[in-house]
Amino acid sequence: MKEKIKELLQKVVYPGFKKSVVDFGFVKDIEVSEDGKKTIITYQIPSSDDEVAQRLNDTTVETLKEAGIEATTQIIRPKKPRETSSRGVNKMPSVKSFVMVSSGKGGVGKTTTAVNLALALAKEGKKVGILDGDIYGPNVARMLGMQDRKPEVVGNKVKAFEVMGIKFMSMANLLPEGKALMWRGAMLVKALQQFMEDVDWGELDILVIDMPPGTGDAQMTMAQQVPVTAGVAVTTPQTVAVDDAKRSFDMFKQLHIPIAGVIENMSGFICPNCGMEYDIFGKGAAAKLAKDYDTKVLAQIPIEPEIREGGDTGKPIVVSRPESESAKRFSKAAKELIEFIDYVLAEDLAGNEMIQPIYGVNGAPSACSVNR
Ligand SMILES: Nc1ncnc2c1ncn2[C@@H]1O[C@H](COP(=O)(O)OP(=O)(O)OP(=O)(O)O)[C@@H](O)[C@H]1O
Repeated sequence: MKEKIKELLQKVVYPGFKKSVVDFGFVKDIEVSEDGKKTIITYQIPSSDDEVAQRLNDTTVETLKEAGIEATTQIIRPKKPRETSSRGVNKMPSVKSFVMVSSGKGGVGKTTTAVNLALALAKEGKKVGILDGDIYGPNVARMLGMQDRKPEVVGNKVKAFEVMGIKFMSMANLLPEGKALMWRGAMLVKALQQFMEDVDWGELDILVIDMPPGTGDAQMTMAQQVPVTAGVAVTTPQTVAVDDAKRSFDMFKQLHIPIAGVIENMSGFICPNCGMEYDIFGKGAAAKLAKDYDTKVLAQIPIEPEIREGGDTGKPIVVSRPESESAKRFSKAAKELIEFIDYVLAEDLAGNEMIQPIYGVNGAPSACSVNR
């Protein structure tokens, strides 16, 4: 059957040339279903042009359709050349990678996830920081048991705190309680810029950024100031929350942030007495969402009373109960996230040159040139 398909592919001329894909040696693999009615053809071509790939796919599908075979193609291509000579702005050059944790709405466990993920990344041997970018509800400090600490100023910089092996800074430590709540637009932008420029974070492998819920000024500002390496959306299994998570993914796309995946929080309940896992809100909606956006579910974190207790008492579960099911799942998510970050950095996929503000970043910019 493979031979027959190869013969048919002799008719598929490589776009813009006169020779067939077979004669060029571009056919790398042919997989055929048992009944011989479906095939997956893998090509490796020397062009990064989307149009060439599209035309090659269309001709292949058409040619095989005439022979009664349903074809899909996988086309391996070289990386696209950079569209500009610069990869944009990085206000934090001592940080190697940035993970933006977002949720479409509040209360889904975004901060809990960001904190435990940061700690799990540190356990993998990475130098990690967590920036509490949730200006309106800065909860990271409380979850790390650091809400009463006053920052130390060294030279003209505020030193990031160190706790449980990670660095961190929060607006909660810089301002009297409730002060930031009225902030909007320009002040919010300024505050986030200061977080980046006036805090001494030292050298970091990964900075986890806990964003305010929703998709607004803060996310935009952040993405314009540093080339975000990975976007992680947090959701709960209910359909409504998943719909909100879609907004996070759409925002990552608009901001040209590579999407690492989704974490489904409050996914099932683990009974503290018997250890059984119960499905309360339903499960699996995040899996569909991940599929739609061609990404993955990094973890399904159950409801565990100890997660809430840990959050309230400043002892996140990854540190307080590393043997718990949730801690193990955070740890697996951290490993996958590290793999994703390595891939994005190796392929040079992170950059914010496409989303720089039109009127410079130091005034009160809200205009943005999102080039698609
Ligand atoms: N898997 C879980 N099991 C039990 N409790 C959880 C879990 N995830 C989060 N919580 C609890 O739910 C509450 C809300 O979590 P968290 O503050 O992380 O949400 P959030 O999405 O960051 O909220 P906001 O957007 O309002 O800041 C907290 O009390 C937290 O301890």
